[in-house]
Amino acid sequence: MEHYDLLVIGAGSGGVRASRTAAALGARVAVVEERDLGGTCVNVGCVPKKLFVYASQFSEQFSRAAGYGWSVPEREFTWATLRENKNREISRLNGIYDRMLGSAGVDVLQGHGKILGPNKVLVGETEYSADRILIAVGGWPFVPDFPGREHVISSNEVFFLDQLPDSMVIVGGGYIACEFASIFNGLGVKTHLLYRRDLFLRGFDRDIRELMAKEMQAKGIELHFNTDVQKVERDGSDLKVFTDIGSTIDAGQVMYATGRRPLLQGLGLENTQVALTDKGQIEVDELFQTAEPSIYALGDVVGRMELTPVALAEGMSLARRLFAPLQFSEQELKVDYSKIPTAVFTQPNIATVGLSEEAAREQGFDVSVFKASFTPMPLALTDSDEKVLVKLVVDKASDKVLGAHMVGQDAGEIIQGLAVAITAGATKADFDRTIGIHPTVAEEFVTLRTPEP
Ligand SMILES: Cc1cc2nc3c(=O)[nH]c(=O)nc-3n(C[C@H](O)[C@H](O)[C@H](O)COP(=O)(O)OP(=O)(O)OC[C@H]3O[C@@H](n4cnc5c(N)ncnc54)[C@H](O)[C@@H]3O)c2cc1C
Ligand SMILES: NC(=O)c1ccc[n+]([C@@H]2O[C@H](COP(=O)([O-])OP(=O)(O)OC[C@H]3O[C@@H](n4cnc5c(N)ncnc54)[C@H](O)[C@@H]3O)[C@@H](O)[C@H]2O)c1
Repeated sequence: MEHYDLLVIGAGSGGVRASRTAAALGARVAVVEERDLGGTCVNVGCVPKKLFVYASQFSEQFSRAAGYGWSVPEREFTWATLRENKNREISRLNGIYDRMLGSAGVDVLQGHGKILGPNKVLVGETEYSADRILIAVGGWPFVPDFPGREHVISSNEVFFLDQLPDSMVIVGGGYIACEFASIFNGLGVKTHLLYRRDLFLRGFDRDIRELMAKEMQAKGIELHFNTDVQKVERDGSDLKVFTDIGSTIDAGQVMYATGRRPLLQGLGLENTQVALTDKGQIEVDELFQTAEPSIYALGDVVGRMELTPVALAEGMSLARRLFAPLQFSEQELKVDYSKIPTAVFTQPNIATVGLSEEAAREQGFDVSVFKASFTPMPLALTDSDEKVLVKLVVDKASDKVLGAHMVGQDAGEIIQGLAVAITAGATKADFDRTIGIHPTVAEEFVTLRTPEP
């Protein structure tokens, strides 16, 4: 029987990073994958999503170009071209992952991994043994039960639609719902977003959520808050969505984006001591060890923050800890979850790092809030009145910047830089003594002088 130092189940963001890092540190490693290398992010997540985001931005750019003197001829969008070009790019990335793992010396075992015991995994018909097993199996879209559930799609299918629908209903109020509402609206689809509570993007700063709702509506997205689906019925080639407030919406497709759940079916956890949390995620300690000492888990399946850079950081941390703990400082070995920057690739983008104003106050900070909302310069010669929002939340006692928030084009690109400063403990005085780059939108972050009354 083939034996490994580390056998990883799942070649997604976390599994690939853990495998490559462990192999580079001298371990004998195999990674098991039943679908495509790169996992959710590469195949049905971040990467194809961002390509769709780029595609969807052109419609606004075409109409804004007129104010700058360009006349743009009649525009036509062909979904099949986007879909096929995206598929080609993803296949190229799958190939890169394959070669990268091969050159790192990691064995790729294609097939479903089932754990048979604390040190044994079955892949297809073959058993493997390992000193340690890492579960990095990620998650799967969760769609609640309701009459007509069989008619709706999730983020798994949305990337491969045969045809672009004329109209779309998207259910949910998180990252995926908001991003795909912007994507489809930008591609010319009549888009409705249904969210069961009063305002979407829970957990983000309230100012961001409110501005985003306004901007989405201004772009023509129909927002239905405090609304849930009662049933969905097929009506010829269309679908009819019946809501709990008595309205009916016709749509070519209905997409659910109501969260994701760990992908644990057929994994063989019953053959181990591995325990689950009350949310159904794998329970791990600070070092990603499960209740079965030889088995570790990380990434979406433990659900600390379902983001690719978090899975990458966890994978690297675990491999270093297991195979070369003495080569790294404690800071290099530990994942710091306190200031994780994140972006929502809506139109305009949202990006944020650190605490929202509400979270800072809830945690007992006495805060000063600095913010500005304005029409950015690129829109000066257009008829758009889209607004940018920049906001800093500052601890009055220490002057430390607790959170930076933005709505606006390329917000993710801008906040990534600020995240370095905030991680390093920058104060408002540090922001104030930083010279701006003019004329940019980003310079507003260093010219905010007057706190909110
Ligand atoms: C639509 C969408 C958009 C997203 N956009 C972003 C974004 O812009 N930025 C961001 O940071 N994050 C984004 N995410 C989240 C990001 O994709 C995940 O956080 C990340 O992929 C988690 O990595 P992981 O390694 O935990 O799991 P995954 O990437 O899901 O990898 C798990 C792998 O394990 C395999 N597997 C599962 N069970 C078995 C088994 N028993 N045997 C063999 N193989 C198995 C799966 O096939 C999969 O390849 C997005 C997610 C979605 C769905
Ligand atoms: N840009 C990014 O970084 C990015 C993009 C996409 C996804 N992601 C990651 O993937 C994860 C999954 O995305 P998501 O948007 O599916 O999840 P989410 O947790 O962000 O949002 C789920 C939404 O569905 C709603 N919901 C849950 N159950 C429901 C029900 N039964 N009926 C109606 N509504 C319900 C919730 O209230 C919430 O608004 C995200 O949490 C995020 O971590 C990140």
